Amino acid sequence: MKIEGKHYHTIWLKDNNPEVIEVIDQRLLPHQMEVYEVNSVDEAAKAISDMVVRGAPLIGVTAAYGLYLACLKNPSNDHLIKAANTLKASRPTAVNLAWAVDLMMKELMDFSENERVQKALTMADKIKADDIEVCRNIGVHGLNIIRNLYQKHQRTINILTHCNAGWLATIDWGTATSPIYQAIAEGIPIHVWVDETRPRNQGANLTAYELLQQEVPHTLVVDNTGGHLMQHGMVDMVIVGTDRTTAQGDVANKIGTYLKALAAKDNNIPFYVALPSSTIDWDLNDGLKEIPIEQRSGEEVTSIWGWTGEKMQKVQLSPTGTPAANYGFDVTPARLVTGLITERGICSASSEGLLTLFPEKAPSNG
Ligand SMILES: CSC[C@H]1O[C@H](OP(=O)(O)O)[C@H](O)[C@@H]1O
Repeated sequence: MKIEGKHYHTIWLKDNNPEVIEVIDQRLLPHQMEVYEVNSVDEAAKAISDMVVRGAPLIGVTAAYGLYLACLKNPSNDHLIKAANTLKASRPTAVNLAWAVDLMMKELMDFSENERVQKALTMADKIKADDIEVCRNIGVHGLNIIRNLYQKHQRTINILTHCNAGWLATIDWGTATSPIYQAIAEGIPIHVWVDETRPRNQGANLTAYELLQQEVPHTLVVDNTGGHLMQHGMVDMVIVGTDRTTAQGDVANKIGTYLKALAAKDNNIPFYVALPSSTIDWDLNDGLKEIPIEQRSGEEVTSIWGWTGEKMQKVQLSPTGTPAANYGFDVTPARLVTGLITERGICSASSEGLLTLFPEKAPSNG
């Protein structure tokens, strides 16, 4: 998508130096647009854990290029296994990370060491390119929901979203934002309520920035506003992303998503989750019991980063010594999810729904 009129992806090979990966440093957006260089697999893992890059699909693609950098340094089995483990340990909840690493490792092990660099780069490039097409298709399918709402209401459609499941969380298009961008392109009037999304404020910093750049009408709200908006008929649908969705349709997403789903249910408002199939964990069923929830530093809760007008600065919010808990994600049970919007279409948040779209994932009878 565009930043100041110039088209970007979120990750790319450095010009004239294919041994360096470049990403947008999302910790500085929207106030500074800075390119961050990744020169090794350890730097890729740190960029993920420090949230230089974030968002399940982008985390997966970054890990894929991280494995490519590992091959450049040392393509041996031992080194790649160590590199894979380093990448997978960087953040626990987004399944795209393990999905990308495991996919590549499975193939790389079948190649000789001197073939692995090129094979790894080809695979990373394909995972990146596939993500763009997958997210575009999520938008194509999700657009039908918005069209139907517009035909029903014949007025601006109000959509609430949580955190950033935009193009900055992917390579392009986004997941939750792809239907929005495509509806805007079709001329459907849309307004987006943007949850600020404490404590890292991905909504205030990233989603608001994206929508401003793409000229999508929106209003930033504090996280606890959504229920009020829904009670007063100001939300027509909720659409969010996910970091890991189970084979039964339980959805892990940024902390606070579950509360929005409860409010949507109570107000009979459709609650959709947009996701690429790479975010489905087919090995898990019970999300509440099985999805690992990242716990980050309490300092992200007790302080906040902001722009002084000249530089980013951290400001302390709570008294020194106040303990803080910082759960990064929560799990929305499938029963609260109206539907899953995938690259293959829309289905119910259930194993039946998912297997209708992905029949190849049905357990083998053998
Ligand atoms: C399309 S995945 C976006 C997903 O990732 C975000 O988490 P984080 O910013 O911590 O990586 C959030 O849960 C979004 O919904």
